Amino acid sequence: MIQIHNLYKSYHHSEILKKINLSIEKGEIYGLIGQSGAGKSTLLRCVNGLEKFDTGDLIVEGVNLASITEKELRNFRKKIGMIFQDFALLNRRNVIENVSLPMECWKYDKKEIETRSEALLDLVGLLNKKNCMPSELSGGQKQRVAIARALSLNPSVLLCDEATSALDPNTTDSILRLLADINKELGITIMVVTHEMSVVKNICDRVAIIAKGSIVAEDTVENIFLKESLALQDLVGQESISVPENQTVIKLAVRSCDIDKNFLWKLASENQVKFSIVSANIEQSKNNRFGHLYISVDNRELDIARSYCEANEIQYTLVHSCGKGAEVGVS
Ligand SMILES: Nc1ncnc2c1ncn2[C@@H]1O[C@H](COP(=O)(O)OP(=O)(O)OP(=O)(O)O)[C@@H](O)[C@H]1O
Repeated sequence: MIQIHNLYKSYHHSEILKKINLSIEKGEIYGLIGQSGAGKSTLLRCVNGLEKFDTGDLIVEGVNLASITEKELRNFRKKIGMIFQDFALLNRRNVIENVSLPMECWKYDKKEIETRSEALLDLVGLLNKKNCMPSELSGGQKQRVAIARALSLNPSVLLCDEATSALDPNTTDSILRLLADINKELGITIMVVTHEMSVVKNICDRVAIIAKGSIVAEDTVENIFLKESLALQDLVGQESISVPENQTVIKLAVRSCDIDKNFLWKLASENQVKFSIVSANIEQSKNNRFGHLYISVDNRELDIARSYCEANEIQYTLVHSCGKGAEVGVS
């Protein structure tokens, strides 16, 4: 559905995107994360045809943007909706007029514009605000209007550029639920650029990390956060854990299947390993529960605990104590 092969893009002889290769399935919600300036927005703008690129292929719904005429590009852009952090509503137009705007530009029939705008406002839960001005809306409501407008031309792809970054956590959740519903009900492919890891965990199926214009990691959400590649560590940093004296903390990467298998209970009951839970961080992603569990074990029982993890294919890392109590770092 979106296929990118060896895409390069530069501004003023400075390479911004380097050898980008990505393949996004139809109906997928795909996250793109990376540090500020990594090239996320530039890549998104290439996907919707707003930016030209130097070399490579970018194929969206069978259309290769590398070899498209201006007229074809205009038609192509009907297939792509886009929402932004600052909502980009026209302040002099009321809510329904904002939603209608793309259809007016494409000279839709007046009655159809009205019916469709109302249906879209109903979809985003704002039909009762159709005559309000943007200044009378909250941030979350403005983003809902922007989403309705982005859907007005019936796109197959919705691009979200930091769409929830200006919103509080509860409003963010409600917008993410709306995007997930739209994805499910309308089958629209969604590409999400964000710096919020919670957004990725909440709605994405897969995610890519971009650093200095290159894709440095790509996987399912669960694998990206459990495998903790260097690329992810560069982005989110490393946590610090204090280790009790004569103990080792084992950091366990747990997936739904492990949680369901009562693996901790078996560690204690079948292997007689005594442990304390130091910290736990289990999250509900779009498709699964996963996270990290830190347990501390006596150094004398460490080998048994390790063998148990290896026999059960539970991924782990060790945090060693270097003497008296507190210590940091994961090996
Ligand atoms: N129109 C432009 N002309 C020249 N350089 C640009 C232009 N647009 C972006 N850049 C540069 O391209 C690089 C990538 O910018 P981009 O906005 O894609 O990054 P980003 O990952 O989206 O960052 P952020 O998270 O801060 O929005 C930056 O170094 C930026 O300065």
